[in-house]
Amino acid sequence: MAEKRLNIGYALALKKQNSFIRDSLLTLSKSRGVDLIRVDTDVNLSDQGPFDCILHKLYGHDWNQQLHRFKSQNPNAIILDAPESIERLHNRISMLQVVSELEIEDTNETFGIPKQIVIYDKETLLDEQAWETLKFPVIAKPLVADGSAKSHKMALVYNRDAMNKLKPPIVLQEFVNHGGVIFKVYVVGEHVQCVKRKSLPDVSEEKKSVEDLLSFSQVSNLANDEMIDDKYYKLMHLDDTEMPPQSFIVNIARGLRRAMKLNLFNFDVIRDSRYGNRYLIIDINYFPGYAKMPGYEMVLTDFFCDIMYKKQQQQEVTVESPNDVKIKSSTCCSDEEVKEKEESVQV
Ligand SMILES: Nc1ncnc2c1ncn2[C@@H]1O[C@H](COP(=O)(O)OP(=O)(O)OP(=O)(O)O)[C@@H](O)[C@H]1O
Ligand SMILES: O=P(O)(O)O[C@H]1[C@H](OP(=O)(O)O)[C@@H](OP(=O)(O)O)[C@@H](O)[C@@H](O)[C@@H]1OP(=O)(O)O
Ligand SMILES: [Mg+2]
Ligand SMILES: [Mg+2]
Repeated sequence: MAEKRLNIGYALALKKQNSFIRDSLLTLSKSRGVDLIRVDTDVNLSDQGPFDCILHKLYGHDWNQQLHRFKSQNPNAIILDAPESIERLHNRISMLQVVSELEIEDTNETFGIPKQIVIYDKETLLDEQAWETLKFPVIAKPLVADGSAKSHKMALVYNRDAMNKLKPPIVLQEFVNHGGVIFKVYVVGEHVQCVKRKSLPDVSEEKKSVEDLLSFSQVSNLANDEMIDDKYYKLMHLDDTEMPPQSFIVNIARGLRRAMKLNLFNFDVIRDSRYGNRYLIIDINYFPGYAKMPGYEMVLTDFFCDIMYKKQQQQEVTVESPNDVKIKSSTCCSDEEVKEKEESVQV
């Protein structure tokens, strides 16, 4: 009998393709029965393949329609992830709403989001009453997070005098001092991995009265020689910063994953310096830069293998008993392993 393999079609922007599709990933996946095949975005998706699974990060109505057509023609194919689930991450308000809905039991740590409001037009921006409940400094973020360079352009606004320089629609979010280190939590199915990155430095009372506005973009991705305040980062030791408790982070990650119905995302967390055990989620990104996650090839390959397992189970169920949706246990796995595999891909 021919060896069972999994064909994954990937549809990614060139930049993403260059960072994510490395030979090391292709080779490892191939050795475990998974073939990663580029989707030609100039050709209709339905005319390509066959694909068992589509991995994608593209924007727009046309692409979403192609995915829907493909899914209706290939009902057993797995789309990672559904465009309707990704959609909420394209708006910085709906993105964080889901955090407020999470209920996680943890006795020592608490979590939430910074106080924020949305400003749609210049008129409201100039109306002080609209934002009088916010404390300065605030960060002004473009409302839309659509992957464009523009959607990452932010401004740290030290006081009210600089407000008229902003361009709505924006989200105004209170800046919270957090010791200049941000935690990025990468999620790949059930896998959760937290890493430290540099962030904006804390803002002193003095700075609030002297400075006006600081524009920046993707500060956690800056190379070492591009640091905003070199002296600050020399003083700040990333290595000395304590990680948040792993179980706490995993609980949030799993809660978010279920609530959002997404398998592939990361979220940014800061620790509020005023409390020490209070964490704030400030950003959630679909299909982030996984290549920056140590050991990403293994993590992604394991996830692809779980998809393959899930698809094999689907087929066995269909053949043996089309009306019985219960996944039968396999001889190669314990009951616990079966449960883990079932939960690792959410579709
Ligand atoms: N409320 C906040 N308090 C303190 N620092 C913040 C806050 N919001 C954002 N930052 C800082 O600004 C950076 C950029 O903000 P944010 O993560 O929302 O932007 P982004 O462009 O969506 O980032 P990414 O590249 O992760 O998609 C954060 O990494 C962090 O350093
Ligand atoms: O640039 P990288 O590949 O590393 O990934 C970044 C990714 O850019 P890309 O998807 O265009 O590649 C960004 O996506 P968009 O918001 O722009 O859609 C966003 O998710 C960042 O948070 C990622 O960096 P990370 O959070 O992992 O550090
Ligand atoms: Mg971010
Ligand atoms: Mg983001």
